[in-house]
Amino acid sequence: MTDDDVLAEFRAADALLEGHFILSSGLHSSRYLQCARVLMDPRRAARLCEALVARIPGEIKARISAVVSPAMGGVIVGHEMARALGVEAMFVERPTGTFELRRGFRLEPGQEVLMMEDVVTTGLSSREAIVAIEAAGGRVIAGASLVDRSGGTVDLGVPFHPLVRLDVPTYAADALPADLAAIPAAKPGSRAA
Ligand SMILES: O=P(O)(O)OC[C@H]1O[C@H](OP(=O)(O)OP(=O)(O)O)[C@H](O)[C@@H]1O
Ligand SMILES: O=C(O)c1cc(=O)[nH]c(=O)[nH]1
Ligand SMILES: [Mg+2]
Repeated sequence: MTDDDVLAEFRAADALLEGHFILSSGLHSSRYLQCARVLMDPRRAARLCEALVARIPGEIKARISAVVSPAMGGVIVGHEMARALGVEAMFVERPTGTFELRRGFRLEPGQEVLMMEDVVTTGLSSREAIVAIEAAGGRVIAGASLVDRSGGTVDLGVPFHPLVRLDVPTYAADALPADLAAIPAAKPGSRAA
């Protein structure tokens, strides 16, 4: 699947949004990739995750024995990745503000894990998820996501395999271009402000 094929899937799902968005990091952007819309169609979710699994090196794939994702955005895509890899899926969540493994999910000490995100912008959520997975005993050997919108600058501390890399500008709240400042801002994600 080429980058254009991936973007065509996003376009077909009406998931390439334009406007004024406040991202999880607090940064602002005129573009938002709404992966929840992409994942609404389970066949589309399967196509994208199978394409992503095909890009992960065989020696890493052979070692992965669980996929763990940060909720909410990572839950569906993590489950679909686990299906494509033939392993189990779990998620970390942050009801008190910090990611933790709940719901009876358990990792064996040293269990080798793929951390799966929907979108990576600054990588903060991914790094926080990795800390939570390792606090629960897991060992994150790679990260993956449908989209890396950092322009390829992000460092997760482990090999990172995005399905598509985009370079989408982001702005600090006090450095907004005038055209963006003129539009009311929406905050689509679930991280508390
Ligand atoms: O790389 P980052 O700068 O951390 O941004 C990307 C994160 O932001 C979004 O989640 P969000 O916190 O909005 O919550 P959600 O997953 O519940 O939608 C997205 O699902 C990633 O987890
Ligand atoms: O950084 C984010 O919060 C973010 C950006 C984006 O394009 N899509 C998304 O779901 N989250
Ligand atoms: Mg998220």
